[in-house]
Amino acid sequence: MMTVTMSDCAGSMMSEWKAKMEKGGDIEIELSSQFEELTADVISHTAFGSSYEQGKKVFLAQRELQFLAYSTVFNVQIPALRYLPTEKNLKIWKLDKEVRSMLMNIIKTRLENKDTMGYGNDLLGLMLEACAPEHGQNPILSMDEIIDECKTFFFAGHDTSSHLLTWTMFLLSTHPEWQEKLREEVLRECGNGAPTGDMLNKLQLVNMFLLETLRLYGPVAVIQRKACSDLEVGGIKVPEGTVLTIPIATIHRDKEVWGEDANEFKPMRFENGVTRAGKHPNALLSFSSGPRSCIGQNFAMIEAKAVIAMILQRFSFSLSPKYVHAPMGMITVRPKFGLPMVL
Ligand code: HEM
Repeated sequence: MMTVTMSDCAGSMMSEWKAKMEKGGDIEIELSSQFEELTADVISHTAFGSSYEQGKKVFLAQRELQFLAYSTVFNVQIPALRYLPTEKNLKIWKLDKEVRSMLMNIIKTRLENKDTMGYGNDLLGLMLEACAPEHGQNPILSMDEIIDECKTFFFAGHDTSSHLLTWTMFLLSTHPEWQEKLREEVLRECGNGAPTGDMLNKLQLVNMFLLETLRLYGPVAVIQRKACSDLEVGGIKVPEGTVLTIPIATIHRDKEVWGEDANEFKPMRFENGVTRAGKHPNALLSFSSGPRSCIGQNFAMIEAKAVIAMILQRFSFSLSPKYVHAPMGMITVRPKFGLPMVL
């Protein structure tokens, strides 16, 4: 069912591209914004059951919050500053309030319609079910927690996935021989119809291509962890409470981990599986590792496979001469000036 939603959303995006092409030959499309809309559409349908239009304001406000939060991340951090009514904080608080009330409205509509439609068989429905009054005085999640979970899913589930699609298309356009190989595999395993979950599982080259994209252009460049006790990492003593930054993007291009060809684009390094591609089984950290690793990683990989397969079925494409290579880290790594592509 999830793949059906994904291919429906991708299908309508591509129908618009086709319609433009029918008006006259090759067209140029800025793909990164297209994918931002698409993944927002997919996450709102699969996780929230609401349409993109309904969630649009939430996405826009969340994105603005993300930019504000990151704008001073490398400045000296003065803890008390977070609580002072500075211009930036006032803006953050206002936006946060807006996001909460918009989500609350989506939730309220769901609760109002529960007798006729049930809570819904999506993520929000599952969460509302968990805190339904029929479960007594101690629901598993409070309303505030549900809103926080919704915010996490909106944020974690759409920006990252859209950047993976963007960088995959960038690499496919700069490696036309791979574009051909992947198209052959897709047409062999999926034909011309909408790909099913079983078909997507057979796309080995597409899978390797995505893993190599995640290695070289992983959407999440750094993560942080706080030491909960004194510990030692690689011979260095780390006192309790220290915040450690894990530079995923740097590790992903480290020759000691990936070999001399670490900076080269070589999907075949994943031929024997993700754990054998580097010198350490957990060398690929795009979805992090361990108990707090990404819970949406299977979702993201299925979505990327479905969308890329559908594009390959329908279009050949090449990078526009207008493209400027400027990966930019703003929590997630995106092309600063977008990805104009000629179809
Ligand atoms: C290519 C796409 C994606 C990438 C690269 C990615 C990457 C990551 C990374 C690196 C983390 C760990 C963050 C940290 O420890 O600080 C994470 C956590 C998380 N991701 Fe993803 N993610 C992707 C897609 C998704 C999707 C589609 C969803 C939801 C449907 C999702 C939901 C989450 C959630 C809820 C967490 C927090 C897990 C926890 O703290 O226990 N992610 N993701």
